[in-house]
Amino acid sequence: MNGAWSAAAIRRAEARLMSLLPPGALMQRAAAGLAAACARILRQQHPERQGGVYGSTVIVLAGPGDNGGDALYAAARLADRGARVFAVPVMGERVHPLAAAALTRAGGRLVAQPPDHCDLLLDGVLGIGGRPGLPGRALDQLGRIHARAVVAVDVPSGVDVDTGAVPASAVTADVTVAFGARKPCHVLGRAALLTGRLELVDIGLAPYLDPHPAVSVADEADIVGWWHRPGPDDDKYTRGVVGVAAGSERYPGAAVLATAGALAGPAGYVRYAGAAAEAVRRRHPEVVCTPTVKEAGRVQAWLAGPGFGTDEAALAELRDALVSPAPVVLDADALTLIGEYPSVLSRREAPVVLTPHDREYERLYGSPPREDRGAAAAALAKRLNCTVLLKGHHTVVAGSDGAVWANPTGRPQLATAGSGDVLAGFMASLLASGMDGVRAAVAAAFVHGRAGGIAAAGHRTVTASDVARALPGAVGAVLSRA
Ligand SMILES: NC(=O)C1=CN([C@@H]2O[C@H](COP(=O)(O)OP(=O)(O)OC[C@H]3O[C@@H](n4cnc5c(N)ncnc54)[C@H](OP(=O)(O)O)[C@@H]3O)[C@@H](O)[C@H]2O)[C@@H](O)CC1
Ligand SMILES: [K+]
Repeated sequence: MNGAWSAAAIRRAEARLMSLLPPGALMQRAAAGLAAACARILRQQHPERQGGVYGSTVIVLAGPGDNGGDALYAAARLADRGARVFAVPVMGERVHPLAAAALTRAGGRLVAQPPDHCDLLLDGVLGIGGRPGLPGRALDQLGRIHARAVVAVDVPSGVDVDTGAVPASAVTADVTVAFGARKPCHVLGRAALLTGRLELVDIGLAPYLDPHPAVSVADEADIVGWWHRPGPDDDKYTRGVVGVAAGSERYPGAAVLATAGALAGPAGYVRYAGAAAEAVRRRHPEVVCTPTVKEAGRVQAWLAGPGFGTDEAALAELRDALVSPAPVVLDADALTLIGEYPSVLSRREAPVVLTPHDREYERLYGSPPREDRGAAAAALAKRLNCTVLLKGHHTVVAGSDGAVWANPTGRPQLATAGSGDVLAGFMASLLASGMDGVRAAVAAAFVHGRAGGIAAAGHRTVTASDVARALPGAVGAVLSRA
């Protein structure tokens, strides 16, 4: 399913579905999917052996609720296939009684102190009924067990399921096997990092979910649907003209990278306005350069800000870009200027997209983003009546109407100098082609993330120039996927 649903929405869907099924059927679907995922992971650990489940050591941390139940039933299936299973109740003696009995019947053992090494640790401590933080006994076991792989059941225990905040102790998973649908913690904030690789198990919940998720997540088909493909009657002007006001004599690199981003997008024509024209022309002869925004002529979208400074001249350029009736992406130095002179945005009616990282967010909002990053982005978007792309290892986009999107393609390698310039230029090109602010931000983050993945193939160190070079390939890959 595209999107992530809150715990309450999952429970509503579960109640509708459960009323149609025999008791326990849903938990068996979940356990079967979980056991199959665990078997795959164990097999990957021993590609030389046939199987991988037989003879492996599995430890279950079992909490008091149905999440523990899923873990114990799945572990029983692994025990049936010859795994040595040890289950540790982490909340006194409270464990799912039927699931614990099934495990014992299959030869698994309930113990207080399991071995200190295992092939697979199953985190069945807390699921969507959990409050943030781990019970002490779970924390102690996590501190002493060396596991070759940690698999979280439904969610990494300890996280705030609905916001992705991690205010206290939580599990760090290699893989999270989630049931029915994503939850916000899988895609937002620090919890998304603790999720590791996400595997979704279909338990038949989708038809019963509310049509609107709490957090939307784009996929290739969305991007393809939003993308303006040139038709036979299009020319370079109808495809959109994008203006880039970036860079300076001191920082020509920002101009080169931002124009590279703009050239990779769907717009037909890129104009550059600023003091780094020589460097831009040398790298991108197809870009038409002028010294100032005023002299650039008409564009369908502007990018203003990367590397253009925060002095009087930069402020004047920013004002000129904002006078234009075209949509505008404001990045980097433009965000600092907006923080200092918020009034320059006040009479603005055409769409504006802001692309802050955390420090820039603080300059704009007055306090750093809350750990609930979806809500943080939405609050700034509402206050400034803009679209906000809040950068992070999991980038979030919020519209001024409160809609929140999480980007599924991010990666830590993209946190490299200049990578944001490429992203901002690409986004401006999407806006110039006619995409609305939220879609342009969502699509830009998605494709930029893919470009980062291509550039980082083989665990290479990635520079912003690598990302820019990979961008056209990432566009092609995304557009040909759906
Ligand atoms: N929905 C679906 O479609 C399906 C759901 N399924 C599964 O059910 C899971 C949800 O199960 P659940 O409702 O029993 O909640 P779960 O999280 O296991 O435990 C809650 C218990 O923990 C306790 N507790 C809470 N926080 C705590 C803390 N910080 N520290 C210590 N204790 C804490 C709390 O006790 P309390 O303190 O409130 O008395 C309560 O007893 C779901 O994630 C999925 O795995 C599948 O089987 C089938 C399809
Ligand atoms: K869990």
